[in-house]
Amino acid sequence: ATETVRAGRSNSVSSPPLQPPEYAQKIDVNPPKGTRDFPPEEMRLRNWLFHNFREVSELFGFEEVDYPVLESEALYIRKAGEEIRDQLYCFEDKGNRRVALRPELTPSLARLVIQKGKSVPLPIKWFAIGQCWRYERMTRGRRREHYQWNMDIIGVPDVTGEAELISSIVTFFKRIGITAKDVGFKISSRKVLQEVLSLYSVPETSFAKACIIIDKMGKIPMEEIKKELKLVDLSNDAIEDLLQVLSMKSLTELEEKLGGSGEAVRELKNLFSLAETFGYSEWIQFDASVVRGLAYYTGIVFEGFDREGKLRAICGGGRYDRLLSTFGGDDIPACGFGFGDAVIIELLKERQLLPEVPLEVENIVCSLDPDLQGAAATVATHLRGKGQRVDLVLENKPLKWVFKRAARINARRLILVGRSEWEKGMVSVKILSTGEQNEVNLDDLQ
Ligand SMILES: Nc1ccc(Br)nc1
Repeated sequence: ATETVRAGRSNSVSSPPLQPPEYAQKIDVNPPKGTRDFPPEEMRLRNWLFHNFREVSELFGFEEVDYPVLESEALYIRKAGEEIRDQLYCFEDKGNRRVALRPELTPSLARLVIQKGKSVPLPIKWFAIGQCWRYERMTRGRRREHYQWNMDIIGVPDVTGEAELISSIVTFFKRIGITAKDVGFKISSRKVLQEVLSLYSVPETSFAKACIIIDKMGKIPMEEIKKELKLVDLSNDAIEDLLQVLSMKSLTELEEKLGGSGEAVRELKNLFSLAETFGYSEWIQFDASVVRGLAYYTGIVFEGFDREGKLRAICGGGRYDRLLSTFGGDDIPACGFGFGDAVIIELLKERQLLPEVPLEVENIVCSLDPDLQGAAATVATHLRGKGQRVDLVLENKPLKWVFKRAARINARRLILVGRSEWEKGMVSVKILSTGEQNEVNLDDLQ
């Protein structure tokens, strides 16, 4: 690079830093326990992930919505023993209202759908990407916030809804390089449990609780599972029968047990044949042990899992036909899923599929003379007006500094504003990859 001496340019040595006032309180510069900052590099990766969430949602004709991160605690007061309830990040606000940081997005969606009532024609197809919270004793050192992508279909009673949702997640996985060899979907239905328990006249109130207990299978000892099921009034016979059904991995086996006329088998067979028509059969399998840990699911449930078995569930969802009516709304069928922003990144790391998302600012503009700072601003504005990204050097810096910054921002072009050129309405354009340098009329600068 031609190292021209720049008029009046010096790396001015600033005065010694001011001492902080005695009252300054050194703050902890880390974010609160369990929460994350997103400095630029992490934010670019997050934006890449969310961009793919949005692209797929829009590909499927879904509309984006959002809700307050703070909701009435009442949205989440369910009595089925869910972990999400135990870890509710709730408090009383200054107006003595019981409020909570949302632990999930579905109750907010239900609230908004009811609020909108008949003004929003069915079917509703909405998606959201929102930060969700839990307050967990830091003993387990787990995160207290994550971002969840949700897609929901309201007003479609058939499993075509669930088939569409699973298709959208498969589409997302394919976009980011994940294949059916990397992940799969375990699919079942809560109607399987319902039909087994109906053989034992188990009270309706025990159903949701039993689902939450069963969801802990594999996480707590089987003896504990059985003990908790007894506590919600399941007989030993019911428990033995239930556990035997839950171990089933084939629809044929399930049909032998429940018969082919019940809703559970019929819906699952319909879903698997729809999967064929969508072209994602290789991604899915029946697995009766899938119940998911949310009390409001009433039918099909599914979860995305990594086939190496190293990671927690990647995403999960299902049908929740009663949620709106439990909030005082009409009896409207619904299904949806949640997809967190953490496990998928762990999976991409595992598979060496993390994308390079570099900072790219094509142009860096700098004046060669302190009196030409205004001219440099004019050049920057000209280029920005043409949609060009510009990093404008805002201080009197030596060229060595400018080249170093140009490399850091992956600039393609260095635009130098020098006195003699500027007097002719010209600037000097240097292509940084080749070193090629030309004088260009500002009006011709693209
Ligand atoms: N529900 C929930 C919220 C926040 C995190 Br981190 N995980 C689960």
